[in-house]
Amino acid sequence: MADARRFSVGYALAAKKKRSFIQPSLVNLARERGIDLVHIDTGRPLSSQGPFDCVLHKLYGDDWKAQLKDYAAKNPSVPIIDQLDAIERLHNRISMLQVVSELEISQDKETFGIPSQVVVYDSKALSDSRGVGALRFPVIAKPLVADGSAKSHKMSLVYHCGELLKLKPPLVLQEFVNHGGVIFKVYVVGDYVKCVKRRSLPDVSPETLDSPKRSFSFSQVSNMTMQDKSQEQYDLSMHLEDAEMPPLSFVTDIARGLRRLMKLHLFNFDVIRDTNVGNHYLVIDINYFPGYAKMPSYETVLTAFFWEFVHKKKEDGSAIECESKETKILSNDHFGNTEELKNK
Ligand SMILES: O=P(O)(O)O[C@@H]1[C@@H](OP(=O)(O)O)[C@H](OP(=O)(O)O)[C@H](O)[C@H](OP(=O)(O)O)[C@H]1OP(=O)(O)O
Ligand SMILES: Nc1ncnc2c1ncn2[C@@H]1O[C@H](COP(=O)(O)OP(=O)(O)O)[C@@H](O)[C@H]1O
Ligand SMILES: [Mg+2]
Ligand SMILES: [Mg+2]
Repeated sequence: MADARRFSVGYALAAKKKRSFIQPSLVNLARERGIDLVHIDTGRPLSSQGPFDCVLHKLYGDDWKAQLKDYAAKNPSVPIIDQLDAIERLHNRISMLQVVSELEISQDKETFGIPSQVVVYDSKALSDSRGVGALRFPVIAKPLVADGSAKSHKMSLVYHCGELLKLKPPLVLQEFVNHGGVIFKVYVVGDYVKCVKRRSLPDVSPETLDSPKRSFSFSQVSNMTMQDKSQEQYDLSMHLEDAEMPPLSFVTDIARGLRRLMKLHLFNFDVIRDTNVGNHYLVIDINYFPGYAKMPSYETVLTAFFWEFVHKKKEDGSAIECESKETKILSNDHFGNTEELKNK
């Protein structure tokens, strides 16, 4: 029988995020299932808004943090998706990947890890070969801070150590791993896990390393929109369509492990497959509350997640911990089909 009680999910998102995520298709589906998605006005005190059954947020900055802390103290029974300190681990590209090394998952046919990397805090260290000596070139230089700014996505692929002097710390130098130009993005929404393919940087050959071109900069390559024709050509030359997906059970184990250790419900991670090894995968990036609208059936998945969240709260009357007591209500397969399952 339909549940007559309505639930309110307050969301605090940047204007760009609101435009991409709060689509009419999501709002309408959630509404049909008794969930109202309500905009939080960050210009007014959060505590004066609501009432909410849960709060969803992705905002950077101290003002928002203070507002949320005040709200949480005054409304301990309202769950916040997700906790600030858990999200903050992902704002630093070193602490972000440390958690991958802490995963305890039996590695059988497929293995995983992170690329070799060093953190560089000042320019002096860039001229000191002891600091970067252990790394093999090419390397990718990534800003240490991942705070959602355009700057935090600006990377350089560096072929020769002399080029490092041009870079501005603090940054992470990470070994570039040839991976056939295809990246796997694994989206996590609570218990739900979905892996999709995206284009990435092409492999670097030994000849390229000897070329006069010594480095180049790029930004958000997997989201890059090229002219339609060149995009198609690029995808064809990279065999994006043919690229074999990693086993779903393998990425799901990593996703579940990360979720438990990070205490986060909403994130994705980028994985590449080392072409030299074949069955070795590297996690290179973890993002809080990524672009879910690009995920197949995102409306169904997110609505089911909100539904479960607010109903769990209703049952025991308290804020929810990360671990779900119920079985998952959604399952997915390799081809993007979402299937609703009954709670066992
Ligand atoms: O904008 P979108 O849809 O491309 O989503 C971005 C994500 O793309 P993805 O879903 O992984 O393809 C993107 O992922 P990548 O870092 O590009 O792997 C980030 O999560 C980005 O957030 P922020 O700039 O780091 O705060 C996300 O940006 P916001 O939507 O949160 O601004
Ligand atoms: N170690 C690596 N080896 C090969 N390619 C990489 C590596 N790290 C990043 N990349 C490429 O650079 C892109 C951006 O790096 P990423 O760490 O995901 O930063 P962002 O947070 O901006 O997405 C990736 O999507 C991938 O194409
Ligand atoms: Mg990424
Ligand atoms: Mg990222």
